[in-house]
Amino acid sequence: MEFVKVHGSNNDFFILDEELPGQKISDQKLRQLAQKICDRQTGLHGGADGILDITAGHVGTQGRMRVINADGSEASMCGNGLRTVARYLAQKKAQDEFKIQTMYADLDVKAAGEFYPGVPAYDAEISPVSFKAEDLGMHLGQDKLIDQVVPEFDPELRFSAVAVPNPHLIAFVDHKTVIGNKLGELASYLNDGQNPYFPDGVNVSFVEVLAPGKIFVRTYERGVGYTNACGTAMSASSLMYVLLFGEQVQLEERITVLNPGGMVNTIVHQKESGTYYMSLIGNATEVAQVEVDLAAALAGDFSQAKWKATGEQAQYEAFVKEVTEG
Ligand SMILES: N[C@@H](CCC[C@H](N)C(=O)O)C(=O)O
Repeated sequence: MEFVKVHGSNNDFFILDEELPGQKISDQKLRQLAQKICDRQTGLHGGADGILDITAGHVGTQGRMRVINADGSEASMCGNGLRTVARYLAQKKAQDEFKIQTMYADLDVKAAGEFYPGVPAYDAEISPVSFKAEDLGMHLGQDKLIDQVVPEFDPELRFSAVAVPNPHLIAFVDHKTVIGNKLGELASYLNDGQNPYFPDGVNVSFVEVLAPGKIFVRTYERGVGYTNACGTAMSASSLMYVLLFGEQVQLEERITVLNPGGMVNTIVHQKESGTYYMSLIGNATEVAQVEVDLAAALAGDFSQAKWKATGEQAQYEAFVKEVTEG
């Protein structure tokens, strides 16, 4: 079975293209495979944050992307992953701008040049957006949560919740808090499968405003834990940044979003109908071509796996060095 190891902001995935000969896999085995291949200790080449499964898309799209988290759970969306799938399909179909089918929407993607020599970038649409509790799987006894203290979560932080369409809980915090333990402690609780507030879990992000138009986002992801970055979280955080800090940033303005794995740009848009959507623009790095035996992988045996590095990771690390050190 062939995979491409990819990442967006070092939020890394294995792309599985089921349209290639001999690559069809059952849903149950796909989820079992994710738990094995993504394991950071025993998985393939350091594991990953999930699997991006490609199948044929319906009319008007070049393919369908499913998102399987490292724990085997399925998510409705993956922003960093969508950019890498866009690059994969752009190369496969010789197209630069098209739509990809996702769980709730066909989303626009397009090539966006290079963020740095050898670091190709793609622009991915992030939508649909909803603030409704039912769309978030949120049980707080209210329909929306916008910039509000929730004593059950924390005595002083102010939280917002938005689905893009996967669920995100966001708080704007100071530097000490963004690097502290509070994020992991709260997110572990809200993803324990027992809490009454988010029974299906939620991606939790703390955001630090670095300068007008520049934010840092740290995320603890549902189904994964801490990741280097989360594209939908950075997009959702950008939306809340525009809505809550309108004196610093406006709709249609390009926002710089730093994360532990690198940097992306976002733009928040609003349709005439009033609904929002975001552009998530960032790297789509292909790290290696991979080949494993499925039965061995399902048994957690990667001793015979073939790993052919592309050489792109060195360029991505040079990009991160420039971005973080100037
Ligand atoms: N890291 C992804 C999000 C993957 C799904 C998320 N963990 C969830 O369960 O909603 C991204 O880049 O958006």
